[in-house]
Amino acid sequence: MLLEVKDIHVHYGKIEAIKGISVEVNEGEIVTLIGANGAGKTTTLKTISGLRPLTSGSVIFDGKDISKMPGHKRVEAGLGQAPEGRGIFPGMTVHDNLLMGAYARSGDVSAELTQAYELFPRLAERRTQFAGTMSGGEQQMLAIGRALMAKPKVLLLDEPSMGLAPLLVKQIFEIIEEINRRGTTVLLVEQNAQQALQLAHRAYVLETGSIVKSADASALLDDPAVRAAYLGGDLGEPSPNGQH
Ligand SMILES: Nc1ncnc2c1ncn2[C@@H]1O[C@H](COP(=O)(O)OP(=O)(O)OP(=O)(O)O)[C@@H](O)[C@H]1O
Repeated sequence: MLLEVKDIHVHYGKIEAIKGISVEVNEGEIVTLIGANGAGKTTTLKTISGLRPLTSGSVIFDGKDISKMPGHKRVEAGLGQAPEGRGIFPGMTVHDNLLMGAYARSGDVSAELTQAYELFPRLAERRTQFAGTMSGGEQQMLAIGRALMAKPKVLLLDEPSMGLAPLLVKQIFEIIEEINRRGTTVLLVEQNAQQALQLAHRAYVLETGSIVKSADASALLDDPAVRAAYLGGDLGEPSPNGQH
């Protein structure tokens, strides 16, 4: 197993936001955490990436307990992060933003740059543009491209579909699938449960800081309770055979 979150509890002051969550991510998988606003998806991801301390439990990555490791060390260890709200550097060009993503690496990064521009041709067209002047979708692409510059073993994605038009969401999800096909394991936090479940291999459903369900993503797509709560009730067709 590449990433294992074991019974983590996380507090904001006295409020327990995460009440004993365990998540497993195997090499090569796309795993998604879905759930309503405030369920604790972002907090779980931030705890994995080192942006929130845990009260108890542990995070094991690549065989090592990283629960107390600072965030930047986790990036160096291979946990790539594209945070919610993008987190790009608005006053820097697209190209420089991508280079910043490789800050922890020494040596030649031209192969990663080529890959980022190949995955996101839009970024290649805009390489000299200031990142802050780009559209939301382009900034999301840049955040993912920048995370890939560090050659992560696992890519942590926090709501990549947030605020994007449906066509752009589709594009971003296709690129995430391609990134996974090229060998990167993905842990995806999403409110867009339908799209996330179609993309992922396995999924966990969060409610008020706990996991209430975990299963193959295709099984959850067909689960009446999940459909009623997260997929807008009856969406007509059940999932096609094999989501990939
Ligand atoms: N900085 C904070 N201070 C206090 N409470 C917080 C803070 N951030 C999150 N919380 C609380 O922790 C709980 C989990 O929030 P979290 O953002 O992880 O949920 P989420 O599932 O990612 O929701 P969203 O989709 O809205 O981001 C919520 O009850 C939220 O109000």
